[in-house]
Amino acid sequence: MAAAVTKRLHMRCIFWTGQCAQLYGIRHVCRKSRSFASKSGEEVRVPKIYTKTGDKGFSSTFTGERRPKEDSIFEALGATDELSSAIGLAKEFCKDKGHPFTEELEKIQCVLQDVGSNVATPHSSARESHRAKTKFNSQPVSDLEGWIDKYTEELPPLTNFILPSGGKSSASLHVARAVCRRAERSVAPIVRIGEADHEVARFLNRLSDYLFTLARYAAMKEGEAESIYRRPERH
Ligand SMILES: Nc1ncnc2c1ncn2[C@@H]1O[C@H](COP(=O)(O)OP(=O)(O)OP(=O)(O)O)[C@@H](O)[C@H]1O
Repeated sequence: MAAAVTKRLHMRCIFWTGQCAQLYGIRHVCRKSRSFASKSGEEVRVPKIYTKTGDKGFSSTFTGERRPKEDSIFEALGATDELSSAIGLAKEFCKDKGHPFTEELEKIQCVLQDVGSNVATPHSSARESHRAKTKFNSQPVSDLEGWIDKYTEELPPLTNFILPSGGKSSASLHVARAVCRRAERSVAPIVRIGEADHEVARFLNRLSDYLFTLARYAAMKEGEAESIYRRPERH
């Protein structure tokens, strides 16, 4: 019984602390645990969210390297985390309108956890077992392409530059799209030097196209007008 409670708490803690990848969350959980006696007198380990090991401005990769917090890996992990958060907010607006594609957004958030795991595992210090656990395959890219094609078929062709607009669902999907492009910029140099899988870069590149298409689709479904670019008048 105690073991089951402990495990459940640990699993929860993986979500609390594993901002970038559940995989290395597990290690943190172990370091962050403390014990107390339950009503029945059994020892229960309660995980803490903080280890204080990051206080000096360094943190760990999944391969166990200690690197400064401004390292390109943590920049990319942070940008990926921001992206998932932006998608999460957009998903809530879309849910309010009853859009069925919120399931796709949730799947994408799960894939972004895998993006984080891959980025947090620099190939230069990864063992074969690390690489096997965090390999990023091409299926998520194919899924995005299928979804983009499906929505594009229903949308009127683009004849103007559009501005982020078209109601709250659409505008928040545009915010997510812009954050996605930042995540792509931060991951690109890591992939270029061979420290993360190429498929991760392809995924982020396709994801911004998906979010753009979905923003337009959401506006269309909600009957919201998209603002178009008009050249400001010169005086
Ligand atoms: N500021 C950050 N931005 C992006 N990723 C981070 C940042 N800080 C840590 N990480 C990554 O996220 C993982 C979990 O973050 P966590 O906050 O537990 O790390 P920490 O700051 O090293 O530890 P602690 O918060 O316990 O002092 C780390 O192992 C590291 O890979």
